[in-house]
Amino acid sequence: MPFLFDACSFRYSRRIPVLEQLNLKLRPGCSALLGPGGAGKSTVLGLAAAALVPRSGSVRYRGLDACEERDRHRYRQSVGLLPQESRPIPGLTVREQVSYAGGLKGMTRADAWERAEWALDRVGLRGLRDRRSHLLSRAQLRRVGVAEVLVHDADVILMDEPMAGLDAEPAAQFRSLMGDLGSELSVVVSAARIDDLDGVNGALYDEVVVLDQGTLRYQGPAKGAAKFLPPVTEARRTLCG
Ligand SMILES: Nc1ncnc2c1ncn2[C@@H]1O[C@H](COP(=O)(O)OP(=O)(O)OP(=O)(O)O)[C@@H](O)[C@H]1O
Repeated sequence: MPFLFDACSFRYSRRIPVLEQLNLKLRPGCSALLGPGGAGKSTVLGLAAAALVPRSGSVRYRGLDACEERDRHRYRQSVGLLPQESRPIPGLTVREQVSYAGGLKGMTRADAWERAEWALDRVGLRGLRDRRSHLLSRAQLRRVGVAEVLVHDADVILMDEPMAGLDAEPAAQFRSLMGDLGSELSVVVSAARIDDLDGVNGALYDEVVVLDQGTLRYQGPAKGAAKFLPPVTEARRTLCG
C-alpha cells in the first residue's frame, strides 16, 4: 500500500518553499529515497509519518488522510519514523523510553511496558533495558529509535539516513538489523548515496526515488537512478554493478 502525496506543498518558514505541488507514490517494502543534502528527504519522510503537516495538498496511506484530524491518530499508529538522530529522554531508562513511545501512540501503560521488552529484545538491547538512555551511544540510541517504532506495531518504518554518523562496526550491525526488519515489516530508507544502503537487503530496493531540491527526479529500478544522483563515483559503481 503506497503513500500518496497529492499536490503536496510544504515550507518551514514563510519564504522558502521546500516542496511545491509534489505528486509521489512512495511504495514501502521496497523503496529507497535518495538525494543530496537538502533535497527534501527528511521533509518527505516527516510528511509521510504525519510528523509534519503540508501547507496544501494531501498525504494518504491505507485510505487514511494524514491531514484529517479524524484519521491522524490511526495514521500515526500505522507508521513509525526513525529520525536522523534518536534522542534520549533525560531521566528515563531505555525500557521506560520505549514504553513512553508506545503510550504516545495510544497503547495502555501495561501493554506498552510489556511490548517494550519484546521490542528491545528484537533490536538487541535487552541487556541495556534498565540503563538510563542518555548513557547510550549514538548507535545504541538508533536501535532504541527502532524499538520505539516496533513497540506500537507499526506496519511501516521510515528510516531517515539510518547509517549516517555510525562507525564501521555499528554500521555493519545496523545494516544486518535493517535486513532482518526488511523481511518482516515494510521499510522506506533515505540516504544521500546508494552505497550507504549497500548490503542491507538487495531485494528491498527494487524501487528507488531520487529527489533534488524538493523535486522528483527519478522513480524506478535502482540501476536507472545513477544518472540522476550526484556524481559520486562509488555510488555509481554500486548502482551500475
Ligand atoms: N527545521 C527546519 N527549518 C527550516 N528549514 C529547514 C528545516 N529542516 C530542513 N529545512 C530546509 O528544508 C530543505 C530540505 O531539507 P531536508 O532536511 O528535508 O533535506 P534532506 O534531503 O533530508 O537533507 P539532509 O540529507 O541534509 O538531511 C533544506 O533547504 C533545509 O535547509
